[in-house]
Amino acid sequence: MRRINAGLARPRIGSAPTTSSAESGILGATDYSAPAITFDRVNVAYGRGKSTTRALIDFNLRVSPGETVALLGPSGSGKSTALKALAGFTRPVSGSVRLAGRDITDLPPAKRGIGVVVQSYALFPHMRVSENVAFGLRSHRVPRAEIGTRVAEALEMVGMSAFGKRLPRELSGGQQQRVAIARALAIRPKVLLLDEPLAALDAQLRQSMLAELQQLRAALPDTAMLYVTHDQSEALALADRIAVMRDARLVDIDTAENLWKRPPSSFTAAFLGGANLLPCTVTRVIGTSALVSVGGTPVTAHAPRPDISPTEWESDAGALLCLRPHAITLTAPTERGALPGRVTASVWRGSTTRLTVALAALPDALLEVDVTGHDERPAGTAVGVRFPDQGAVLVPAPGQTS
Ligand SMILES: Nc1ncnc2c1ncn2[C@@H]1O[C@H](COP(=O)(O)OP(=O)(O)OP(=O)(O)O)[C@@H](O)[C@H]1O
Repeated sequence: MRRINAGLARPRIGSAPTTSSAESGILGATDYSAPAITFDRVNVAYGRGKSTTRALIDFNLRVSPGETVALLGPSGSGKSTALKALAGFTRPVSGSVRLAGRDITDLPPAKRGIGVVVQSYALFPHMRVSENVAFGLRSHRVPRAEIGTRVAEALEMVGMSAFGKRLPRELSGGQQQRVAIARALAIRPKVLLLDEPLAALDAQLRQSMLAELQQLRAALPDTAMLYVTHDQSEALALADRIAVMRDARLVDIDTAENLWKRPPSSFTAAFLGGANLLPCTVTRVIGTSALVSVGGTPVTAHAPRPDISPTEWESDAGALLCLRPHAITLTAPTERGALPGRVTASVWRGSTTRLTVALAALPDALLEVDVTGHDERPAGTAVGVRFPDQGAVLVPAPGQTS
């Protein structure tokens, strides 16, 4: 997708309404003031009777035009099911899905005008690259005369113009995924769904494709994207907002920055960035400022915004303190105000060393601490632990009433 930044007459894929006959039906009832995507109390179940799996429970989500929302969650949490419900590959038991205000719950997939990219590329092996890209256009009944231009535009968007005559087996994994993206973009979708598009690629290629997806996003300022991943770094890199899913439900949704800095739940804190969750006792919470006690030592912390996590923080109640491994500092064990502890393990990771520290006051709670460089403190070394002034965040313990 290098060509995107070339600055030459960039195809305005997914931008203003076009006049193609295929799209006029879709755009006919479009309300441009409405969210690009709406899930309204969507429930999806697979199977029947005792073997029913509820894959989506009362799922609500709104995505604005031009916005990218990542659906993030562990395997089986319902992320792909949400995409399938929107794309029309699975029918909700109840609730509705809308595109730009129009209810599409009963519309066949091909009539929804949604671009879909999946992990496995799903290219037709016997068709050349340009035929693969043209396929969706034919099924959308785009006039023949327009197909060549659209295919060229889409391949240009993903930097694959020179590969139109190749067969999929003559391409690398990354190139195949670019073609799959071109095929999705060729129909000029207002909504693009990406289901783990980088999961089949090796780590290095994933990094470069991630940067290319960021460029693609910038080149499609009006296209709403729903991006399914279980990789938090992809979600942080690409999403305007992250919707965290667990057990078929949406548990938290906010900007990537807010969820990272002030996770409203222990699940999101742990899933997004592997935070330490240290048991603490609430002393008092006023607005977004908290004073807590960790093993008898007072610690100041942020509390989540009350509108996002309306938890009742009662004095002396047990809660959790969310601490990112890189934000904790180790000091001399005797330093004033520091919690005494001992290193129990140490793993050098190149630019940082991950130390595991047991606090004297809470020996069961092991803290992961990242220090810069190659730290050679052996297991058993006595240390002091300091929490950052602004970086500790109070989160409700699982089951804590909210
Ligand atoms: N076709 C199906 N028939 C029966 N159960 C299904 C089907 N598809 C998904 N499920 C079940 O629905 C639940 C949600 O699955 P889904 O694929 O949406 O999860 P996911 O979050 O996308 O997981 P992953 O990250 O592993 O792809 C899981 O329990 C899964 O086993």
